[in-house]
Amino acid sequence: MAALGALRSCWAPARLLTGSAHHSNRLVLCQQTSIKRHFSNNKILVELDEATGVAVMKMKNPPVNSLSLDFLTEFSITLEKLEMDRGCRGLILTSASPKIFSAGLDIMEMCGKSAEHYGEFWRAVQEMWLKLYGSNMVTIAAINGSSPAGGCLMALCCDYRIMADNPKYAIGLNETQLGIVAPFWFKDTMSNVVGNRVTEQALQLGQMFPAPEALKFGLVDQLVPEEKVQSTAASVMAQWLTVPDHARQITKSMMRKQTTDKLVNNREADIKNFVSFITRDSIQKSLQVYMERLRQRKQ
Ligand SMILES: CCCCCC/C=C\CC(=O)SCCNC(=O)CCNC(=O)[C@H](O)C(C)(C)COP(=O)(O)OP(=O)(O)OC[C@H]1O[C@@H](n2cnc3c(N)ncnc32)[C@H](O)[C@@H]1OP(=O)(O)O
Repeated sequence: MAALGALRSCWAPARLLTGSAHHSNRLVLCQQTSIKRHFSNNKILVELDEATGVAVMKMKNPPVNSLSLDFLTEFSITLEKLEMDRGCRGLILTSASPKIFSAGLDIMEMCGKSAEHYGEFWRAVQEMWLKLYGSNMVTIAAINGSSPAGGCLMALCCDYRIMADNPKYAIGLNETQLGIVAPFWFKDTMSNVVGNRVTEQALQLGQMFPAPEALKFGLVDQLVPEEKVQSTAASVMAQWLTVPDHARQITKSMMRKQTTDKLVNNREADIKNFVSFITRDSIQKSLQVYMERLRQRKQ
């Protein structure tokens, strides 16, 4: 994969906390050190707190955190790194820039490109999903902005979702609004969270749920004021991490394996299906019209 070569990541350990304490007539200096490892690349900022075993992963792909091929590649590599790190037990996924969690798949990656490119792009989307949905870590989405389509999928892959309590922010699988169809594994991921009936209706309508509605339908687990999203994620994480890892991980795998196996056993067919769908003239036209509408709305 050419995009793999483009990855620039670095490890930079840093001591962040130092404190001192006074005890009666003598001064006791106690160095309360908490090591935070930062490993960031172009598009993803990660801070791993070695004391808690929690990594905060901030998506940073301006202007709207769209999931381009480069972004997806960097995302999967970063996730793999954290997964293999024995010191990392939990992951909080959020956006570096509030207002938009992620705008979903980068529409430009699906317009006017070669069949080979579409195949490579779709494999990267699959890889992101397999890694995040199949993660052994506790995963919490701290949704600090809107999250359509692929952005919603990412949040749905997590074990728990906390969203900023702002009705201007919306989340949902809106694919039909673009004239495209969410594949079976998007559908299954949503259905596993909110059930078949809600998924059936929401997917057909391409519904985007404002935050209060998202809570009502169980698409997110909790709404909190915008400035509390990160701290709430940290305290929910601390609760989840009180459960022994092996028991929680086996349970998670038991709940999700059937869903992930369906894609693992059909990856090539799913790519073929995507390529033949996205290369249709009518679908290309729909995507162009949608992008045009986005631009006009802006004006
Ligand atoms: C058989 C299989 C079929 C395929 C299945 C495909 C599955 C998943 C599909 C997806 O994930 S498709 C993506 C769906 N995403 C959307 O519909 C989101 C569209 N964007 C918005 O609603 C808004 O942009 C926003 C995210 C709410 C942000 O609004 P805001 O007003 O803050 O910013 P804008 O001015 O609208 O946008 C800024 C800039 O970004 C461009 N842009 C927005 N979204 C995307 C995107 N998903 N991909 C690429 N580019 C995007 C937008 O056009 C603007 O560009 P410029 O005009 O500044 O050049």
